[in-house]
Amino acid sequence: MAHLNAYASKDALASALLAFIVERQSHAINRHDRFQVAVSGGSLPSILAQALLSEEAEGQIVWDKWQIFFADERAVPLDDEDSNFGLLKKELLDKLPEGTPQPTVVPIDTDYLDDTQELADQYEQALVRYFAPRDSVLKPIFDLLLLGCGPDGHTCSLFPGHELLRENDAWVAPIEDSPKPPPKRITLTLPVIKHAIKAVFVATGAGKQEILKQIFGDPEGGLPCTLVNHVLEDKVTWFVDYPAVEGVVYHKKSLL
Ligand SMILES: O=C1O[C@H](COP(=O)(O)O)[C@@H](O)[C@H](O)[C@H]1O
Repeated sequence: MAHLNAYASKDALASALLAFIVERQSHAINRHDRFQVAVSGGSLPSILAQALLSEEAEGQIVWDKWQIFFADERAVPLDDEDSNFGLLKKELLDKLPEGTPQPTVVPIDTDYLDDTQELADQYEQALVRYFAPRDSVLKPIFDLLLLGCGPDGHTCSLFPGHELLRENDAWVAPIEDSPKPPPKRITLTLPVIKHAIKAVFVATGAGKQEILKQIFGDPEGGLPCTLVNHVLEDKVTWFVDYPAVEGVVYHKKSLL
């Protein structure tokens, strides 16, 4: 069962998210001397920045041990306003204090923007280089997935009812018909998500309330976020604010 933690303010949420990330960072560095995370776009990078650039975070983040990958990415140039890399750069990476030892960041290879299958394959090859040789058994094991939840219940670029939810081989898959623009993207797949050590969802604002009621009201449902809860069970922690969680009935809900 996923954990659902609700906070009275975004500040309280950011502070709790920071503590969680710092704990996972220590665990990962002890395990393999690096911290391999996958990050979503959308509303996530700004909350992540609020947590990681706060005064409270000073001295706690070992940036040069971080390897940052993208949970999904749009098939656009890295400086396009739709780029998830571009968003993370603007919200977080460009704001790291001068002199900060830099994290490793692994964006898509924009030489392949015209061919989303090749774009996905190239990103999968990048994962192979950082994680493990690809065979039918091994999967990359992310230390932490930092995920968003769309108002329709999508996460990464896995959309409700889409055939990609049935992908069981590729680590990274292309999508050409994303219902949310832009249509062409690549995404981590459920088999990769399933192997992560931990995952976090961040969802804030009343606009997420109805979908959270569905996700937690019907844990056997087929929404992408529900499927992540299902495959990772108690390895998933939701960080939400009160407006997002109002009316959500769930026995593992903590109001903090
Ligand atoms: O298109 C996307 O949307 C989701 C959700 O975004 P949000 O703004 O509702 O938080 C995001 O997690 C994903 O990475 C992004 O490509």
